[in-house]
Amino acid sequence: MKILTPSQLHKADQYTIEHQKISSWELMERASLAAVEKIKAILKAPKPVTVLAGSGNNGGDGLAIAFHLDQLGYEVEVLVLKYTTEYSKDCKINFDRLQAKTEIKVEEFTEDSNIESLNFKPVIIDAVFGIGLNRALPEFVEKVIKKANHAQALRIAIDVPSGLFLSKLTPPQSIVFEADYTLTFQCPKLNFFLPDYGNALGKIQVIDIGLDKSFINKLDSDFEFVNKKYIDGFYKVRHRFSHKGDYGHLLVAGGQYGIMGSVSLTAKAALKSGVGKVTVLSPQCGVEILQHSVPEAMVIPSDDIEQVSPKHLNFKPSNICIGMGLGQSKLAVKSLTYFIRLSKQPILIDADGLNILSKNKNLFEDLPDQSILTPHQGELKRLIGEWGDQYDKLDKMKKFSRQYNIILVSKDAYTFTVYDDQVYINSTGNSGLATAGSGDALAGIISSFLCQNYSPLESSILGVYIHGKAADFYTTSNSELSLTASDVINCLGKTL
Ligand SMILES: NC(=O)C1=CN([C@@H]2O[C@H](COP(=O)(O)OP(=O)(O)OC[C@H]3O[C@@H](n4cnc5c(N)ncnc54)[C@H](OP(=O)(O)O)[C@@H]3O)[C@@H](O)[C@H]2O)[C@@H](O)CC1
Ligand SMILES: Nc1ncnc2c1ncn2[C@@H]1O[C@H](COP(=O)(O)OP(=O)(O)O)[C@@H](O)[C@H]1O
Ligand SMILES: [K+]
Repeated sequence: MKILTPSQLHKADQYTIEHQKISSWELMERASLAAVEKIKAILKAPKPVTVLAGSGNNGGDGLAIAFHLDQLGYEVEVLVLKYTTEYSKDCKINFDRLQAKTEIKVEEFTEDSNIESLNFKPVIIDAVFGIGLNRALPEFVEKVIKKANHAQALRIAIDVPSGLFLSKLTPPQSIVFEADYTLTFQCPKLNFFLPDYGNALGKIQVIDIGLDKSFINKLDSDFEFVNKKYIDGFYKVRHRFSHKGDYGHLLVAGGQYGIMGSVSLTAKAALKSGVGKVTVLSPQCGVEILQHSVPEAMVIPSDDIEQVSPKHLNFKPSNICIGMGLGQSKLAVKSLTYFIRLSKQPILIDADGLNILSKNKNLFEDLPDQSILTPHQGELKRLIGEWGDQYDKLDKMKKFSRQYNIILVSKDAYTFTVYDDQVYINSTGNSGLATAGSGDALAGIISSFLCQNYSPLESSILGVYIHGKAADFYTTSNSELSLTASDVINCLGKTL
């Protein structure tokens, strides 16, 4: 799903209104009715609701939602934060309808109103600002939102949590409505996925309001939100008459004394995602551990007891996955250099492999095109250097990917896969993944797809999606707190 900017969304609104021959009010009504359906599903039964509405079109949505909830028997009160002297045209229509056709108590607030005694119902719907916010919130709006954030209530934002900027970064220390749910129209917005205010969004639900698809398809966007539909576009099924040789042979190189769990997780995750064969190049001390923990994998001992060392292979791996538990000793540098030079196919480098790369930029010259690097945010910083703000980081990642022709999988709460100026934002996963070893599992999953003839970009996008989805699968019946990397691996079967 393409991620569009506010100005593209405004254009898509206009185009849709003209070509579907509907009024802007009818489009607003369509959006609001769809939002009401989501609210009903979230609340399960009618509960008292406070609607905070602005005086623009986001406010218009809020007033329409208030109207329809009232018709459904919800107890509704409306607070209009009138930050402009006039209502927008459609907002005014909905304001008048509310006055004419319902008993709802509507209070108007302006700069001069006393908001100290404000109280909220157990559900607060925020429709103060949407994609139109372009400067700091008026002071009285800030105060109301701050109060709403402190209220004992379930908070639902319509389109965008008020206070969150979209055309630029939200200034630090801004007040933003802290939503439990954000019901956003047509597509998610880029700033939802940046860490600065990411916690303010709660669960994001995208509402298709039927904006013209052909128009949207023609719009340029550097950002894709990777959902199931996107994955279905390239996911492969296995043929009945196939054998393990058709699904590749992965070499995993890594681990050292005391850190053998890393490669063990990588190898297991690769096998559970369908790779034909896995061989692990291990320090001698890890051979028995691996043979016990992953009996399906073959193991080759290094010449060194405690670390991986360069080794002549008597087979040709389809792809190599290297770096987890590798360490950064002289021998580790030698091993990474050896395997990068040996590899003619894209290689996946993770963890210590990335730290070695950061300090030995000459190694990039030998990296096969479209190799995959999977840094977490600390490793990313070492690779691309410190960034200013999040937009600067995006620019730096794109530049880095272009400079070395590599795929950068920037791991975070929302993982961004960057290649060729395009950014693929993953939609799956949860905070349970913030646990040791989950990155090792991810490296195995991506490498496995690479061996199964997905392109390096597809392997990265698919691997990240499946890894997150497996974690989501686990947390449908377990707490995020108890998720381990092994749980992710155990859930791969059902997820796939
Ligand atoms: N047909 C459609 O288009 C549909 C639209 N839909 C809904 O409309 C929402 C977008 O509506 P919107 O464009 O009116 O923007 P909104 O966020 O309500 O702001 C209103 C105005 O406030 C102003 N302003 C900005 N910052 C300010 C500030 N700090 N302090 C004071 N004023 C400030 C700024 O105007 P300006 O002053 O810059 O001229 C801005 O235009 C969208 O999110 C969705 O909910 C859906 O119903 C689907 C159909
Ligand atoms: N809060 C979070 N929400 C979703 N995914 C997360 C979160 N925190 C971490 N992750 C994911 O967990 C993985 C952690 O990787 P990494 O830090 O390399 O772990 P390790 O080195 O312990 O294996 C990444 O895929 C990252 O995107
Ligand atoms: K809003």
